[in-house]
Amino acid sequence: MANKPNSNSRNTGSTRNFNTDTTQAHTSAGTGKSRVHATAAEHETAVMVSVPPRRQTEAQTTEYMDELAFLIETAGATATQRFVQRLEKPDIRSYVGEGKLAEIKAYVKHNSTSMVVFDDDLSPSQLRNLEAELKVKIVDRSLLILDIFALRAKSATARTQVELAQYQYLLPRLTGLWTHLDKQRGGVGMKGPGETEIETDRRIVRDRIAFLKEKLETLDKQATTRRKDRQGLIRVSLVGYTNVGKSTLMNALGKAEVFAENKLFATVDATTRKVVLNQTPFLLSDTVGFIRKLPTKLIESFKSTLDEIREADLLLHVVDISHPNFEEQIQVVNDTLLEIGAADKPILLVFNKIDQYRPDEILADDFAAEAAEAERETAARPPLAQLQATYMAKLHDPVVFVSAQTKENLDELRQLLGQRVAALHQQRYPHLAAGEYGEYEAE
Ligand SMILES: Nc1nc2c(ncn2[C@@H]2O[C@H](COP(=O)(O)OP(=O)(O)OP(=O)(O)O)[C@@H](O)[C@H]2O)c(=O)[nH]1
Ligand SMILES: [Mg+2]
Repeated sequence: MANKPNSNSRNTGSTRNFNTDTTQAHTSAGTGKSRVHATAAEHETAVMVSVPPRRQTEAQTTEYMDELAFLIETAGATATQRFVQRLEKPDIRSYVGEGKLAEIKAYVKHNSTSMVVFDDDLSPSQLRNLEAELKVKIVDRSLLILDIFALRAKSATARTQVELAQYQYLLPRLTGLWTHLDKQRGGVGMKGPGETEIETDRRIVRDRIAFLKEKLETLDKQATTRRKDRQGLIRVSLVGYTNVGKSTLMNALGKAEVFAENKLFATVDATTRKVVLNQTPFLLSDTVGFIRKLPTKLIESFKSTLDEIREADLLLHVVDISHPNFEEQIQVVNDTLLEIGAADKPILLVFNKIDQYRPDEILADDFAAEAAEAERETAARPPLAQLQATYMAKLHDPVVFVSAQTKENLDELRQLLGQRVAALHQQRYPHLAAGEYGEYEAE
């Protein structure tokens, strides 16, 4: 790939603008534009840095770095190099140790890299130190995810939610950057005005946060009223890790045309459609995907989108079975559901992308049949039938294996979902006969 001439100063400048100059911050956060993307006038390159915890395996580290590279790509840049350092814990000052930092610095300089992306959140002081040392844009995991959300958010609610999260991210980072600039300016005589500026900035950002919270409350009230109008219908929400195929499944099940693509966080806005299965109409909602280390501030500001999940009668937990880390992804989703207060919902587990699943090849001949059987049981990627049996035994519930793309087994899913919905409907609305279902217009 073609590396552009070093534009470090410009990039550093734009980072400072975002973090320190509130006018710029307003336009950057306020318009819901992606910062990585917005500054990517020329194609941007990124190096990735990770300090994995001790218990993390090599394979996991590679997997997480692949995911980070995918996030960077989704934000509009290209990941060119990976730096991994095994430490007891990340360095409090600069996240990585001195030696590694020098290595990164040399690489960034020689390869005209536009930014350094960290697979963790950085403290305001780490951010400041790294920026001073590496002299390129420093992006941490929260900022990267916020950027992607900003690119994707379409509805007024989603845009307001992202903007709120962006300002909440910005607020604690104002001080550090100003202090850093003060030092650069020489300090003497600058301290007073510097501090006043920080205070002014803080006040502007706090005011903006308060305004956005109020705006969200109003939007929230309108959404609650809209949801009340849907009474009389069972509500089903698609949940799952990002990029597992929720939107594709929504399109396949309903008649909806929902934006789906092979990028992370294709969906940031919640969409609801009316679907009829087993002669029972119900509401099916597509929602934002989850990811490991999802920034807490983002979860908080996405309250109204997540209400869709919290208020659902049934969750369709979609899993990408072709992903090497699908089991961990299931865990991340379950943990996130717990965090948002939706862990007690009935769940139907749907394994998607079976067209892409390749079980480990275990050849059995007559003599080794037993050994082959044993090996199959411990295989990382066992045959689908065995996976299904394992999960059904574990959950005491049916699980479905489908391909939303090739439509394989979708009828089985329709049948199972139809039964669950009809049963839930009976339970919730025993007196509501057919024809009396609440009318609901798709949003
Ligand atoms: N091979 C295969 N690809 C699929 C299947 N279902 C979805 N995909 C692809 O997977 C990618 C992600 O699909 P989406 O439907 O956007 O996934 P999502 O879960 O809505 O993703 P986010 O909105 O980003 O959280 C797209 O490129 C789809 O075409 C499937 O059954 N098989
Ligand atoms: Mg989607």
